[in-house]
Amino acid sequence: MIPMPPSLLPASVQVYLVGGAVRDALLGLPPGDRDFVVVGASVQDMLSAGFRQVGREFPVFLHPETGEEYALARTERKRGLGHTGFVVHADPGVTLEDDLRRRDFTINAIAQSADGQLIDPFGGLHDLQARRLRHVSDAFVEDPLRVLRAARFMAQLAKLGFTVDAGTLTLMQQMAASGELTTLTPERVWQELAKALRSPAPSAFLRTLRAADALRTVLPEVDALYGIPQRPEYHPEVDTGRHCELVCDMAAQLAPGDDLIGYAALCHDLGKALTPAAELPRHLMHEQRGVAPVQALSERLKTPGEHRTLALLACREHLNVHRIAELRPATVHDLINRCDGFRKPARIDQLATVCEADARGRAGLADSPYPQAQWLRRLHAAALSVRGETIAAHGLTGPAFGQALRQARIEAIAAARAALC
Ligand SMILES: Nc1ccn([C@@H]2O[C@H](COP(=O)(O)OP(=O)(O)OP(=O)(O)O)[C@@H](O)[C@H]2O)c(=O)n1
Ligand SMILES: [Mg+2]
Repeated sequence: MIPMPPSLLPASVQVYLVGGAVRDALLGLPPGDRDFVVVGASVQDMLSAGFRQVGREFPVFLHPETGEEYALARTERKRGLGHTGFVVHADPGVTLEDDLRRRDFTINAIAQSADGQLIDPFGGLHDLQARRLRHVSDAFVEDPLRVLRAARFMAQLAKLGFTVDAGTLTLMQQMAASGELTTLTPERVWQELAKALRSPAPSAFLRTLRAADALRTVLPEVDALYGIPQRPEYHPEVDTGRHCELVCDMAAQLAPGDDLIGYAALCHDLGKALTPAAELPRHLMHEQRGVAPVQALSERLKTPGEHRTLALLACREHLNVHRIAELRPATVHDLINRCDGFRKPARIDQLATVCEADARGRAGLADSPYPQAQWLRRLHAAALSVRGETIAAHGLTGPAFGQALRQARIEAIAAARAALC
């Protein structure tokens, strides 16, 4: 049983833990946010007990001490298009079962009472055991965000053996075909994508959306990679979409929970979808061709600036990193500089990780060594160790100072490179 906080509410009111906290505890996963449902209380009861109302459309409150979310049991009816077009009904007569019925998946519709009993009217425990993501009722289709949530839960749970129930997938396909996914705001799409990228199997997010025929609406630039061949000598998986999946999963393995690395991994090869058919399966210039789709995707989703920047760098520079052993010290210096790696040292470490995910995100090559990552980090460290003060001490200023600093850094890279060979 998950311990419950003491109730501040009258004895006639019941408080239940619901949703992700119950699901994750039953799966043995680390606890996240806790969400509570309150049955038999009015808005006034909540305010009198010191809760603070936060929901504009929904009767949601924050606990005065813990800050955790408490929502009055409610029903919802679809009113208009999109994710927010609902009429909400909450009064002390709404039952726990009514509230659980409006929820997305059976594994999210299990409640725990204050004394530790599980209330499971829709077979969520059975579906947890069967490792099945299944909708609670046909009202599932009323919220298009649920297509993305299904895909995101698969990213989080696929490694535990979860699959999407066939009937649920059919509903997801209908929702995608209805065009309603286009009503989702960029913020919601990004939120679910970022959660998927922080999960153990981001590839399951892409595969689930593709199975629902939703990927071409949600991430058209990524969808376009499927069916594009690569040279089998370099890419035994051949299909570029498959490569993208493998790279995202490898990024999740190398940098668990890091959506910055994950997003750059997702974007690094978007240019391959734009290779002229006559040139396939070669992809000359895909680093340059990738810039436009990476920019378009990042702007549409309104990703954080840091995500866009790293994704663009990974897109442009990944081939340079792969062949770092062949680059002259001055070229390595300029690569680091293009990444702003002297002012933002973390960039280089991140780029090295994305490039390693790219190399090892190929069929059968997951365990192959990638010494280039260590090279890049070592050469960067050597260049960083050059002290500007020593150069300034020689009386140099302005462009002469810049020239001397660049030269000293190139020499440091050359020395470190010689030590690595
Ligand atoms: N579009 C949505 C959003 C939420 N819920 C319900 O509200 C609960 C809480 O939502 P949220 O915190 O977004 O998801 P969790 O399942 O708790 O997952 P997470 O671990 O990401 O918090 C869900 O479990 C689900 O019962 C839903 O049915 N439909
Ligand atoms: Mg939650």
